[in-house]
Amino acid sequence: MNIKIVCVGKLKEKYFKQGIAEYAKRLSKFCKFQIVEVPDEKAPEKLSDAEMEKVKEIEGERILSKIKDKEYVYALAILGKERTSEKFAEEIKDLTTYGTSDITFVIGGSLGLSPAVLKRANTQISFGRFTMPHQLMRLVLTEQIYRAFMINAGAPYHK
Ligand SMILES: C[S@@+](CC[C@H](N)C(=O)[O-])C[C@H]1O[C@@H](n2cnc3c(N)ncnc32)[C@H](O)[C@@H]1O
Repeated sequence: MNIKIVCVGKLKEKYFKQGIAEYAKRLSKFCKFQIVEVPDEKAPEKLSDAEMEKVKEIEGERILSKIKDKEYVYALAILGKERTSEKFAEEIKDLTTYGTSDITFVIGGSLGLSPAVLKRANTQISFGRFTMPHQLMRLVLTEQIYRAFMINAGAPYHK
């Protein structure tokens, strides 16, 4: 099973890096886990709507260049579909049972994901209606993927 997170921009803060490294280490016993960063596009404070769409489009093209046809894609989107951890774990189990061995998660940059990326996604997943910084989202997502594997393994982690 290959799990990949494609995200925009470099992870800067040490505390995020440490948290993600810990869950990545734990995940390694369940899957091949990798994080692929694509460069962010400069987005000054004052951009017109059209300029913001352009930034998302360019970042979106970079994201899409990292995704192969066979990959099942979850786009992280505030307005996507919310799940419980148990439901998410069940989805991962079902995907693997029915032959999907490449699951990819996509996290947008500071302006979000382009329409093209949302269109490519097989599903959109929301972690609630709050807007989270993309770096924090990476950490939260990594923990939830680990949680899903632990739930599916029947291990005493999830309460
Ligand atoms: C700072 S947010 C972008 C905010 C932008 N206004 C939007 O609506 O997407 C950066 C990225 O983090 C992810 N994200 C942030 N909060 C989220 C949430 N509550 N649920 C799912 N994804 C979230 C999304 O992939 C988003 O593109």
